[in-house]
Amino acid sequence: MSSNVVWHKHEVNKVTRADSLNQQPRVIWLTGLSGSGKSTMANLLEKKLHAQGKHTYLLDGDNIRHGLCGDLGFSDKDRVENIRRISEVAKLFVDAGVIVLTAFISPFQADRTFCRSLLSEGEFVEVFVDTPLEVCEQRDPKGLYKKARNGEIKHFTGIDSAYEAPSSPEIHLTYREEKAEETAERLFNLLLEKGLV
Ligand SMILES: Nc1ncnc2c1ncn2[C@@H]1O[C@H](COP(=O)(O)OS(=O)(=O)O)[C@@H](OP(=O)(O)O)[C@H]1O
Ligand SMILES: Nc1ncnc2c1ncn2[C@@H]1O[C@H](COP(=O)(O)OP(=O)(O)O)[C@@H](O)[C@H]1O
Repeated sequence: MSSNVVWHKHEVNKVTRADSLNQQPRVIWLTGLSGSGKSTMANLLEKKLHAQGKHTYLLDGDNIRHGLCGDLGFSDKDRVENIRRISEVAKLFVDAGVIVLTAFISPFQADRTFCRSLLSEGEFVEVFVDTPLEVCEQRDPKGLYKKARNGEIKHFTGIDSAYEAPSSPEIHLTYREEKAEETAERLFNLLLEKGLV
């Protein structure tokens, strides 16, 4: 569609912006079922990074679907488009030097790989929030699983819509029965061990 459009190279660029913010920009991409804890983890992680003086931005599924992706539903096609747009936005934030946290179900491996492909080596950090469906359904923070089981919501992830678990995420956050703050601490330490925060 975008023919006859030429890319402009600017002198103030990703490297200079990251240098002036004194940080390594990245995308910390949380993926998992609804209710797995993506938003809770992203929020607590952002607080920790913010407290360290890092420049961050959190892109969250529910919020983005009110604006940028407000025209999209939950068919496979719309989910692909949702993640494509988010990926492009995340790339712009990385270009601005920011550490981006994302909290989307992002059920398809190909779409997560697409986001990875937009970024440089090491800039895409896939975090699998691996909370079992039974736990997510028991938590049911928004009452959506109940509605999905009653047939009030169609194409609900994990019920009648697919979720492709990451095969080799940078971080595999396994489930433990513990407080959210403890899980966030575990996540932070895993990122720290790998030099990703
Ligand atoms: N059918 C269906 N399936 C899954 N989720 C649904 C659905 N309908 C509404 N919701 C609510 O939308 C949130 C998921 O949006 P995402 O943008 O993360 O989804 S996706 O990545 O495009 O699959 C999801 O938020 P989280 O619970 O935070 O994951 C739900 O609150
Ligand atoms: N260890 C934990 N980690 C994350 N969330 C937890 C944990 N224990 C309980 N919860 C609760 O589970 C729910 C997870 O919901 P949310 O973060 O919105 O998930 P998602 O964004 O993946 O849909 C929240 O109500 C949160 O308080």
